[in-house]
Amino acid sequence: AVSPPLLIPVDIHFPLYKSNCNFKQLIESLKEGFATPSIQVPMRHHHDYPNPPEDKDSTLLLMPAFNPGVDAGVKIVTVSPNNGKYNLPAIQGTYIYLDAHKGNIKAILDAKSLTTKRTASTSALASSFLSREDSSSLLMIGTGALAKNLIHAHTSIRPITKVYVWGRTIEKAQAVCDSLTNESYSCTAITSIEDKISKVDIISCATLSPTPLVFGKWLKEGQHLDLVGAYKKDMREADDDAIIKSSVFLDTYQGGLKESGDIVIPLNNGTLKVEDIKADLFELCNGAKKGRTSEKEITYFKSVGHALEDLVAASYFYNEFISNK
Ligand SMILES: NC(=O)C1=CN([C@@H]2O[C@H](COP(=O)(O)OP(=O)(O)OC[C@H]3O[C@@H](n4cnc5c(N)ncnc54)[C@H](O)[C@@H]3O)[C@@H](O)[C@H]2O)C=CC1
Ligand SMILES: O=C(O)C1=NCCCC1
Repeated sequence: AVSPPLLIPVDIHFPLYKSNCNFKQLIESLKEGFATPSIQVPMRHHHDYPNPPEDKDSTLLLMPAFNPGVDAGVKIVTVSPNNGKYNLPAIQGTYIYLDAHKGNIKAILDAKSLTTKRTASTSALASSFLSREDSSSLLMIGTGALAKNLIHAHTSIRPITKVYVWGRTIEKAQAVCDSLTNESYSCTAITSIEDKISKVDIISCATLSPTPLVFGKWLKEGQHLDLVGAYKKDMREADDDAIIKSSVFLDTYQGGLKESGDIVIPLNNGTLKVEDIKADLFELCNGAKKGRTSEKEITYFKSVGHALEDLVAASYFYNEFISNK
C-alpha cells in the first residue's frame, strides 16, 4: 500500500510577510484574480456582536473563496474597534489555505498581515485604473496597521515624491513616517487634513472613524480618493458632497452596496443611485468598464474587502514561502 504523503500545513506569520511582499507582484496577481471567472466567492458572513467590556460592538467576518481544482480558503477575522487602547490592531484573525482537489490544508496564515497586504494592494490596483498616471503626492489619513502598507502599495504604482500622514496624534503620524526609511519620497506628519487635502493627487483614508474626515468641499479636480475604513452601514469616512463631486467605484458590488455607510447612506438618502456607480474591480480588471476618463474627474473608490483578495494573496505568500524555503 502506498502511504499518503505527510501533509503538514505551513505556518505563515508576520516575519515571512515582511520579507516576502513585493507589492507590484501582489497587485498584478490581484488583477489576474479579479479577471479569473472560475474563482467563486459566496457572500461573506458579517456579524456585529456586543462586546460587554467595551462600549462598542465588535464584528466577526467569515470569508470563504474557492477556485475549483486549484485552491480554496477561508478567513476568520474580528474587528475590535477599541483595540487601540490595548496597543493592538483592530483586526485579528486567521486564514486557512486549502488544496481544492484533495482538501488538505496547505497553510495557516496570520490574517492580520494577510489583510493589510491584500487590502493595500487592492487599493493600489484600483488606483492604477483611477488615479492620474502622473500622481506625485499622497495624503494618508490614519496611522494604524494599514497606513504604512497603503503608502508602500500606492507609491509602488505611481511616481509619488511626497507623502503626508495625518493621525489623531502627531506622534503616531510621525511614527509612520519614521518607519519609512530609504524611500524615494519624503514623508511629513501633518496636524490638519484641511490644510493639505486640496493640494495632493491621491487621498487614502483607513480609519475607524464613524463620521466623515474627508469633505467634498475640499476636493479638487483630478484627485483620487481611496476609502478603506467604514466597514459598517453606520460608519463613513467621506460626506455626501464627496459623492456628488465624484465618479464612484467599488471593490465589489457584492459587499460594497451593502456593508459601508460611505455607499449605503448616500444610496438611502438619494445622493447616489446604484446606476450612477461606474464599475467594480471585476469590471475594471476584465476590461468590461473603464476607470478614469478625464484628467479633471474626481474618482472615489470604496473598498470593504473581498475573499477573492485573501485567496489570491494566500496563494501569493504560500508560493513565495515555498520557493524561498
Ligand atoms: N476595506 C478593507 O478591505 C479593509 C478595511 N479595514 C478597515 O480599515 C480601517 C483601518 O484598519 P487598520 O489600519 O488595520 O486598523 P488599526 O486598528 O490598526 O488602526 C485604526 C486607525 O484608525 C484611527 N482611528 C480610530 N478612530 C478614529 C476616529 N474617530 N477618527 C480618526 N481616526 C480614528 C486610529 O487612530 C488608527 O490610526 C478599519 O476601519 C478597518 O476595519 C481593514 C481591513 C480591510
Ligand atoms: O478583511 C476584510 O475584508 C475586512 N473588511 C472590513 C473590516 C475588517 C476586515
